[in-house]
Amino acid sequence: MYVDPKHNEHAGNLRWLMAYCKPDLPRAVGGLTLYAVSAAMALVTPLISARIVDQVIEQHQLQLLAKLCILMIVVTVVRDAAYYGNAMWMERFGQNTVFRLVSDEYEKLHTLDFNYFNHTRTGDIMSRMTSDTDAIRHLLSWVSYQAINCVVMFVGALVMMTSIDWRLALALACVTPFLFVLTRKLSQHAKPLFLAIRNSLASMNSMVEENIEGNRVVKAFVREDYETEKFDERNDDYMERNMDMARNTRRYMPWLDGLGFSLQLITIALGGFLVLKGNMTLGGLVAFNSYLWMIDSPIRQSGWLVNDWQRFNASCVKIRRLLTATPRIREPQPADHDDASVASVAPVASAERTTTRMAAMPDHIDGAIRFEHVDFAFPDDPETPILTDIDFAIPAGARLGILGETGAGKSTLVNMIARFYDPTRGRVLIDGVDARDWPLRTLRSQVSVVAQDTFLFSDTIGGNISFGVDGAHTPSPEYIRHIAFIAGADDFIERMPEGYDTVVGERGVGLSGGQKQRLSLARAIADDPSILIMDDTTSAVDMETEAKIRQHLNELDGDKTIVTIAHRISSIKDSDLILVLEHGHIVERGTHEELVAKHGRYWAIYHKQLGAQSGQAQGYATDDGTDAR
Ligand SMILES: Nc1ncnc2c1ncn2[C@@H]1O[C@H](COP(=O)(O)OP(=O)(O)OP(=O)(O)O)[C@@H](O)[C@H]1O
Repeated sequence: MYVDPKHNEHAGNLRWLMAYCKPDLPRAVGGLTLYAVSAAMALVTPLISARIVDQVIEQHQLQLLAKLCILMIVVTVVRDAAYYGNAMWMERFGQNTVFRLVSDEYEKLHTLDFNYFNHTRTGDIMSRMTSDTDAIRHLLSWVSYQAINCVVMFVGALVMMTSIDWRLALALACVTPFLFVLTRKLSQHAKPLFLAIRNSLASMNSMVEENIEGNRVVKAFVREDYETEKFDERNDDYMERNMDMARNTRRYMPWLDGLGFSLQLITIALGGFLVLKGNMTLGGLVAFNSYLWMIDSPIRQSGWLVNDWQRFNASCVKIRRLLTATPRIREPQPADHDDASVASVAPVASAERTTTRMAAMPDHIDGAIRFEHVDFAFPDDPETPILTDIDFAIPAGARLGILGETGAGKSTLVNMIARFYDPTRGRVLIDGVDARDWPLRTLRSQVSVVAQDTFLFSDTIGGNISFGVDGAHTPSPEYIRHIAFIAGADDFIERMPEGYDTVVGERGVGLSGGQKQRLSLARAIADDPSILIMDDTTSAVDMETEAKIRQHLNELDGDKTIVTIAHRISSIKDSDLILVLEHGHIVERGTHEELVAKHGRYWAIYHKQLGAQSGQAQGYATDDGTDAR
């Protein structure tokens, strides 16, 4: 991270952002210096015009004309050069700052856990990464320049005007209090409106994102019209929020424009009067009029700048919320839990214990798993237990099978092994050590989960398989082929026109469900994990291929612990321990033979499957315990 998210946590948005701007502050100072040059040149120009009118036109000093014109050209060239130099530097300043910010946002996203993603819409996250950061870039690169320009030009022009004629300047200055009142009111009303626009955009983005991802479902159910109608509602809401903003702007902008006009009126009326009375030169009035234009533009712009400022604030709120979100699953922390039960550690202060233990943690996990009276409930619904009193142990290298009805809690249970969730009560021990004490990187690099919903990246098949392999060791094509063979994927990959170099689309578009599952399995075993978790991984694979995969996995070096969740008994019947889950409770446990002999729930499922599939014809295991295929 470029900036610690806790840094300036309670400071205002601008101060918080300064930490991101810091490395480029010299550039910003350079930009401001160039701006000062450009502003000074702009303020000098009307004085030259005044001399041309008074000395060349009024007093007929023609010899001065060429000199004054050359001076005017030089001043204009310097002003423009400084202006564009400033614009480039400020743009670079804004871009670099936003680069650091987006980079931190992205890094932060990777530290957030399942819980965060369960509750945050993708469109919302996308808005934070794109339009919100752009609002910040816009403020740094453009609004900051314009705001400074407005203030400098306003004050500078007033000072110059005072030096030309203080009475006329005083008359104009009387208008400024109204200006402050108006911009303040505009700002107050704009703030909530920008937040509403921001939320509406996020909601619309989420809907688009969902529809792109779920376009097959929409088409399959012929719900295009319904979805379009739903989208139109959100689009309408977005339009309305923007119209609210426009209405707010419209309420104040005419007044701000009117103020600008009143300045012109005062200048022409009072200035003309002073010239006629001989209290002011005509050149003075011309210069005064030029300064008036300098004042007019900041007044009219102030309303838009206030809008940009509030848009910036709304975006900062969202980005800061993301950057300070606290994941529940964190690296081992001293105060996270009571770890008195880790017997091997001397009874020293908790923080020291954790540090000592982390340093002493081995890099390798053997794969022994123990659940000690584990309960689990999702944080958003703590009253509904998902798992209750889960208690079992398997040694490293063993095979664990989990069977149970839909929604029984099987996926939740295995998600605790890789610490995607932590138990609400009890402990999950890996090699005898609480999973919360393992460094997350060590744990997750050696526990591979093949999740139920397969996700493949837009990459080649080879690239997808080697995704999880430690970056330092690029796997050889032979290794990737071998892994694909174990996962039963080699034959269909070889048949593809470009084999392992075939690019698969987002989410593996272009592959069948079973093919995607096999690629996900290959990706999981390519990293040679100590614990392999297969969550219904072969549900879409035909039984013959599934049997081959099981045989290949059994032939792997025997020290891998394999956890298999399945609905088919044939997928888990060779396990050393089978757990039958019902409503979050283990209701039966044992080997296939023990469970069949029990004549309980497992036996009932087994017989139902045998009956439904007519035994051998469909490849289910037979009563003698052998696979029918
Ligand atoms: N993010 C979540 N928030 C709240 N409840 C959840 C969440 N995810 C799952 N659940 C609930 O937890 C229970 C267990 O879900 P889980 O996915 O572990 O079941 P499962 O046994 O793996 O089911 P299946 O065989 O259908 O995959 C279900 O009742 C489900 O509704």
